[in-house]
Amino acid sequence: MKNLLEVRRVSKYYGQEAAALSDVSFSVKEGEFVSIIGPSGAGKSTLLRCINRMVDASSGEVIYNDVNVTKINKPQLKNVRRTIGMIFQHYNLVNRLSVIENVLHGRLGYKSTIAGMLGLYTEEEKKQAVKILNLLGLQDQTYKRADQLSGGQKQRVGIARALVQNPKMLLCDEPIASLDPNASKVIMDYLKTISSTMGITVLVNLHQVDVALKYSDKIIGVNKGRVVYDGLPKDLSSGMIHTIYGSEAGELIFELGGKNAG
Ligand SMILES: Nc1ncnc2c1ncn2[C@@H]1O[C@H](COP(=O)(O)OP(=O)(O)OP(=O)(O)O)[C@@H](O)[C@H]1O
Repeated sequence: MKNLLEVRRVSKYYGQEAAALSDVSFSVKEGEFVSIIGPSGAGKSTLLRCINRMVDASSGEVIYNDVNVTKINKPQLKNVRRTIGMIFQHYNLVNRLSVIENVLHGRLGYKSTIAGMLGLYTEEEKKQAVKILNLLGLQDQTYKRADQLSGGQKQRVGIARALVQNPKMLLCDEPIASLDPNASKVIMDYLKTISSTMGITVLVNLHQVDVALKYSDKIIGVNKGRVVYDGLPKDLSSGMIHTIYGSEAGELIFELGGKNAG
């Protein structure tokens, strides 16, 4: 499988602060499920945001689908972003709008500003939105206001909004950090199915090492803005978990038990 994404020596400085990212390099293959793990403040969000240029890297390059994202102009960036869905910890839904209207917002990257503002969607787009809502088990929620849903349902709407874009890749920034264990499992199972059955590449920031171990084809461990691990879940030793998480590691390994604990 070819690489869909290559991050090459990316660094990011916010003002005079220490680097949020230092010389970060890794690659992701088409259809791969990759988790980025690390403690709070390690730079995981910054890293995801540098990929679609919600944040501009200070140096280095991001090659996505054979395009050098760091070098392109605004219209070209709009084209690239159409094929990259983004999923957020706090869902980023418009609460006063219905579920289906929120999902259709995923089509805005394909429209002129005016058509988008007027909420002009084609029948085809509406059918596609309904189909995706059904796939995610949200058929009974379609016309409810977004603020009437549970957290887990809201995150499924977030996933549906990303899927109507027809993405090649999903960037998921702590998608389960606000959810209970049951809802978290539902969301991770959907993300896994999306990667394995639709061939969509999934890149997910996670705080929880146990979840990353269970779902990922590959894990990238980040500490203080540097990649300290890039490999298979099965090769992630407890020593490496210490390196990635520092003082938080003891607690995580205690929770893990099992094969990676030794
Ligand atoms: N907009 C910003 N302006 C200034 N500093 C920032 C900004 N965003 C992030 N940082 C800093 O960059 C570093 C990395 O933050 P980032 O949010 O990327 O980490 P993270 O691993 O995603 O953490 P968390 O899990 O807490 O979100 C932190 O020191 C943070 O304070």
